[in-house]
Amino acid sequence: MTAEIINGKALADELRNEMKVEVEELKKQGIYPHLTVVLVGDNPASKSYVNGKEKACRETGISSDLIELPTSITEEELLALIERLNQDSAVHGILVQLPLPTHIREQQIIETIHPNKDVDGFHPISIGRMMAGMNTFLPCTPFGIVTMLQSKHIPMEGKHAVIIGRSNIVGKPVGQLLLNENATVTYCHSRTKDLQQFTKQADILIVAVGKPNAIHANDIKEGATVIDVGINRLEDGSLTGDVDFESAKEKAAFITPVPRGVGPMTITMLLKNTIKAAEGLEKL
Ligand SMILES: Nc1nc(=O)c2c([nH]1)NC[C@@H]1CN(c3ccc(C(=O)N[C@@H](CCC(=O)O)C(=O)O)cc3)C=[N+]21
Repeated sequence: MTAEIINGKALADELRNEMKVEVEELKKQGIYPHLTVVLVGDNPASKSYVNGKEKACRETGISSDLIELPTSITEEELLALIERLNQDSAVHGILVQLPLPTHIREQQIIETIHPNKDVDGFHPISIGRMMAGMNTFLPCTPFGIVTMLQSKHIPMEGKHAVIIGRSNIVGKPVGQLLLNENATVTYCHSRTKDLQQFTKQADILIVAVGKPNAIHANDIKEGATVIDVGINRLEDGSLTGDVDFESAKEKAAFITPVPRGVGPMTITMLLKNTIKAAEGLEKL
């Protein structure tokens, strides 16, 4: 079998065009969706992601501003900034780019962002609402993955979804969203024994390991859907995922590429959450 490639970039463009119309409608009602992005330090990868987010906002008619802070900023100063943004009614969404310098406690920062402005969906209140299947801001990468599956009408109900990776931003929440869609979910991670025994059972395999070529064709079931969440920068500057795409695409039914797979969908869901934040909590 040769897999159908799920083009995340094309789906992202389509969804952004729809959102553009929604944003225009909101503006007619006097609501101007606004995202504030906070970037601490000068990590080149973070800078490039943040640029991507700002560009996507512009294209959709969402206004955004970037607050760049030196690595030397204290946790106290960053918390004070977030509290100011929480109070600012012109700011609908707040995104603090991760990772933060090690002297700042990430969890403190995440918990200080008001849940009504938590467009990343990382606040414990957002996570709790997600677990309870309530209306909330969903974390962007998991939300983007489920949206990709739905766009191709790939069934989740009763299917075995195997997640490799258990981070708070991808692995854990994507498993939860798939569970909410009635999948049977297995979490695998660095301490899992005989990983292949699990991956070969997967109808839907989500790979969020952070290592190139972690998964090959011989790890997957014929006809599976393979979602590659990896973003690995190679020495030549090119991007690659966690899956050996060339071999896996001969065995899977659906597969996502890197680049132009999950990444553009992550940003698109951030836009969606920002619009939701601007529309206001009464709908939450
Ligand atoms: N608070 C916070 N929220 C995040 O959502 C967040 C974060 N911190 N820290 C870092 C990760 C990473 N992330 C990506 C988003 C889009 C692409 C993306 O669009 N990638 C393009 C390629 C872009 C390129 O060429 O560099 C693609 O895969 O086609 C990648 C990575 C969001 N993150």
